[in-house]
Amino acid sequence: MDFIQIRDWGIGLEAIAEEQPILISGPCSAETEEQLLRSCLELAQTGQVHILRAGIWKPRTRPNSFEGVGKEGLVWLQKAKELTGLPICVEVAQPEHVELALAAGVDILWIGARTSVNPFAVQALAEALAGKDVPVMVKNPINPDLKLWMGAIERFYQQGIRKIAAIHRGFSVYGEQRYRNAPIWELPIELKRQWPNLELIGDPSHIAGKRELLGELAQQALYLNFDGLMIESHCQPEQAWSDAAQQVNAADLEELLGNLEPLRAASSDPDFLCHLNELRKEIDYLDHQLLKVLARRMQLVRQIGEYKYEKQISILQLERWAEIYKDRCGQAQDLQLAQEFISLLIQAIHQESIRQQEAVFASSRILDRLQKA
Ligand SMILES: O=C(O)C(=O)C[C@]1(C(=O)O)C=C[C@@H](O)C=C1
Repeated sequence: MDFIQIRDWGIGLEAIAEEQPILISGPCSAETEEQLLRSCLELAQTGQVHILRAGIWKPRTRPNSFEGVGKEGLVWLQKAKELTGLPICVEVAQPEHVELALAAGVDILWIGARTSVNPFAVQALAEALAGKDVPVMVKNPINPDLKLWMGAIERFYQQGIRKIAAIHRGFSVYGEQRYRNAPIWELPIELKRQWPNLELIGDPSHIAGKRELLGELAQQALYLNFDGLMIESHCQPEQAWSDAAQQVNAADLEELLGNLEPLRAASSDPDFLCHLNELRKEIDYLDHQLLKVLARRMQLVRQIGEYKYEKQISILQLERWAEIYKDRCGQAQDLQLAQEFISLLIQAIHQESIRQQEAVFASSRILDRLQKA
């Protein structure tokens, strides 16, 4: 996939330094002209915001909540763009929104999580954008389905759009948890593995749900080499008409940004590279050992499987499994390995052992039948 990078979108972002994360900020919702302009001007004054955002059409969980001011807000956003000189972006959920936003000079459109979850809705939006040179940012769908996220991006790509970025806003959870949406970082990491030149924006506001947690999530996104951040901000966050708990004012945003360690993706320092290389060689060696040990373990598991089949003994041996689990978790503690990690690892190994023995049972059964026939 041949995505065009954000700095090359032709909207005045080319001068942003390579190592600097692209910062998108603005209120969750445009509420009034005064609120929007004040919020945007305060953000522009920080000199750190590259793109302004505001929700105009808000998909809300339940009816009778504030669902956005609609197209009237586009006029206010246009004013914010004129006054600050910054590009503007809005969420679109229907082809009609696309038409109105483009007519109002919106620079970037984003597709929300409740839209990217629905292939029909995404297809309709992609078709509305066919042949248009408009940048699109696609948020992950609300459920942790990487293929669905990639599918949404592909629908725009297939209509000829190349100025695409992905936004990671986390995934819905059931019940009260630390974060409003679970980050499940392995999904954006896997997205980058598959499409390395797709730029990724972190949305700590929607993951956190509370402003106190924004800093740690923004930092984590930078540790994972995200290309930018989208952070909701409001001139008076406590009085926001939507998502009041997760918005910050411009001064808090500046403080938050000041505490972040922006990191480079790589270094060309020969000493660093040489030392890193030595350590990586040792890791390669150990990983290969690890796989050889696992392969040998599975051989033994299959042998036990044959023996169990012969004696018609069940595959799952609960007592033995409980003993293994306890022993390995205890050893992990002695070795100062994280409990949670070893618990998951040993469960994955045991699950694979069961699958291997099921395969042994299935093939042994076929052999038996053939011999009897
Ligand atoms: O000990 C056995 O009976 C095995 O088949 C091996 C093994 C394992 O993976 O260690 C696999 C399945 C059983 O539930 C218990 C243990």
